[in-house]
Amino acid sequence: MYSSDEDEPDLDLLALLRSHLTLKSNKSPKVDTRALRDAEYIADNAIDVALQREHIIEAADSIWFSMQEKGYSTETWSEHEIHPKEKNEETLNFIFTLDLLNFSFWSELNHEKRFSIQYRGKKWTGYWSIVATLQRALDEGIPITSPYFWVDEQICPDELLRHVFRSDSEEDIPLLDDRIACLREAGEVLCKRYDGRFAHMVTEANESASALVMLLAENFPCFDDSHQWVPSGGTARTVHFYKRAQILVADIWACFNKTSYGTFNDISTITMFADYRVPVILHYLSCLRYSPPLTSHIHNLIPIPTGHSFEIQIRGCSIWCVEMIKRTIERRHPESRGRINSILIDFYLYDTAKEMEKKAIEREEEEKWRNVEENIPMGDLRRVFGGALEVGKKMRKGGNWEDRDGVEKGAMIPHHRTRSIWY
Ligand SMILES: Nc1nc2c(c(CN[C@H]3C=C[C@H](O)[C@@H]3O)cn2[C@@H]2O[C@H](COP(=O)(O)O)[C@@H](O)[C@H]2O)c(=O)[nH]1
Repeated sequence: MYSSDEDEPDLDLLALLRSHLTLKSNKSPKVDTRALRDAEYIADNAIDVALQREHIIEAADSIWFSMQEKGYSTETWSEHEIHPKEKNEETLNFIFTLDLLNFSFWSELNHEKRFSIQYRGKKWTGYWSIVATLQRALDEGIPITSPYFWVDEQICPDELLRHVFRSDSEEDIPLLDDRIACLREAGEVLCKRYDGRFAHMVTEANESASALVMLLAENFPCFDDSHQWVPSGGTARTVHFYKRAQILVADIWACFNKTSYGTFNDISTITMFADYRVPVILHYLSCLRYSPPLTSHIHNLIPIPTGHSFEIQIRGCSIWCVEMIKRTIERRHPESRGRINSILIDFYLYDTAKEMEKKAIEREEEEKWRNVEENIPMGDLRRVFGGALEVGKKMRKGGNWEDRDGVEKGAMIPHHRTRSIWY
């Protein structure tokens, strides 16, 4: 702080230090969603799910190379056929509504019979059925993305909502009453506290992805994806996954391509979205291994009640696994830094799972996919995951946990069956 003259302070240096310190103290405190910390805790204490370091390394390389090859980026989001193409406040409302309802599409029925929507000449199932439902309603002039509409039971009675969610197949949408309750609850909050405009909440978050996740969890009970978990031999602790809140922020970030409502200065704090689809891929890649009791539970398609320790371990370990994949990519491929995060890895894995499912259905192997998600054509998987697959194969032959799983070579474990509004 002193220049060459011992008594004379270096005023330039002092000014620089002061401005640096002032800037620092003016920064708004960082918000921590706790999702990542809780995931690490779960991974450290889980007894039914384990991460496999060597396979994570293989998967990291494959995923990174494959993403590069495909030019996978935030722009991929809008390229999906029925995702919105415009970028305005109405689009933001669309995404809010979408992620309010983005849960539990799985069915025990086959592709023909399960809940589906016919839209623009195609049949949409799973996540895409909810996108199609909203698009279809808007085309019909129903303001399904408006909070003022959701709260007005005169103009928006349950009957009308049942019409909005009507099925084009044998099965109705799962958890319809819960979906209606989510719309009504969110409408109340937005109309009372935010002038009916979700955009105001986004502004309040001040370009912080974590702050927006916490605003969602604190304002809307139906976004507060927190659970009690008692690790084996330990004491109860509340763990947070915030799957729908985080995927909502991620969808905004990707749809608006990091600009406008999609500008966030801490997007890397968002974790993987702990659902029932991505863990299947992580398990297939041998990045995750399941204990014999959990494997047999899943193979026998036995439902897992929401909040059960099996479910918490699958979700927490999936989040930590994707975090490990991300860190491995950053370490092994320094050029990826600032270009990769858990959102992009998650989206990539989800999209890949859907691509594989589509091919399996096209090959009329859907029955197999649905029941045990087995026999996905090896060519497809090899192209997508390259090296990781070879290692997975060796593992399965090698005879440790995979053998105890009873998972046959090239087979996929089914998704776990938990019915809830959380994912
Ligand atoms: N982890 C993760 N889970 C995701 C998604 C998405 C859709 N995201 C779109 C947006 C950008 C991406 O590029 C995707 O195009 C839905 N889900 C969850 O999956 C389940 C439904 O599965 P299925 O029945 O097979 O469609 C259900 O829990 C649903 O909430 C994702 O991205 N990541």
